[in-house]
Amino acid sequence: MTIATHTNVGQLPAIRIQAPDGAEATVTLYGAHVVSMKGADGQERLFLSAKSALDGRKAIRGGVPVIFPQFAERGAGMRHGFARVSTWRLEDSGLEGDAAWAEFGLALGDLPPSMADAWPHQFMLALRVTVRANELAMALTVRNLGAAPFPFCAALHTYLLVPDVCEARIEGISSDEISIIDKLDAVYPHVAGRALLSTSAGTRVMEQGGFLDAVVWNPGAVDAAALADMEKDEYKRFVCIEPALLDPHMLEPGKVWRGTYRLS
Ligand SMILES: O=P(O)(O)OC[C@H]1O[C@@H](O)[C@H](O)[C@@H](O)[C@@H]1O
Repeated sequence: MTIATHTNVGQLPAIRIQAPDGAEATVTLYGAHVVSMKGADGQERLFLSAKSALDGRKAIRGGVPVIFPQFAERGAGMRHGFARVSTWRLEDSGLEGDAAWAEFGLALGDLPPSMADAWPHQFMLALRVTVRANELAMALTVRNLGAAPFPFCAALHTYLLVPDVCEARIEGISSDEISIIDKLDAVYPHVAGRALLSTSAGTRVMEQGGFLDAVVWNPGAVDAAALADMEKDEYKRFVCIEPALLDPHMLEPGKVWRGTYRLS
């Protein structure tokens, strides 16, 4: 069986990863961005805006943007970092038991000069995306191949598809259950690592390791109206629950940091 096949999403080259049980994920090389994940039950797990740019000129609105090396505007670099707007390489793919995986890579030498000059650290990123049954797993590793330490932040900015954001309930991130009345943009430091999202469509379980923090975001009606790449009512159909490493992590030469995430 072919595990990884080449396809296109809009104008973007992409890889479709298929497990023998029918679970599949589609990942654009632009951003190593998971834009779709369907479980073996055929149900889509991720939101993707109908108005998202899919031509490599702007970050994709939906799916799982990889945030690195800066979160949002917490730094002098690009908003949410360059990883989500860079073109990654497909490194390898395969089967591990009943799970299909593909690994994507990005290093300093892959960046255009303007980006590389702005963040000239000898880094190497690997993102491994694995699907099986009703499960999506992602592992992000950051390597320092240079001679000097560098600081970074990272997140997997997951847009979870929901029938109606008003009815979503999130447990395990804060001591109180989180619900979204209107807009929510909140940071939760030092989370326990396992959270639940309940809606009328069922309960999703999210587990994270290495990512110490979590961010929950939904723009609400007013902020969504200001987003050029989102339809008027689309904000009702997702909630972002993002495993994140928000305090800059100093990575010493030769060292590796690893963050993991599992959605089931
Ligand atoms: O529009 P962007 O750059 O994709 O960011 C979306 C949102 O991402 C969230 O992670 C931030 O907490 C929000 O503040 C931000 O608005």
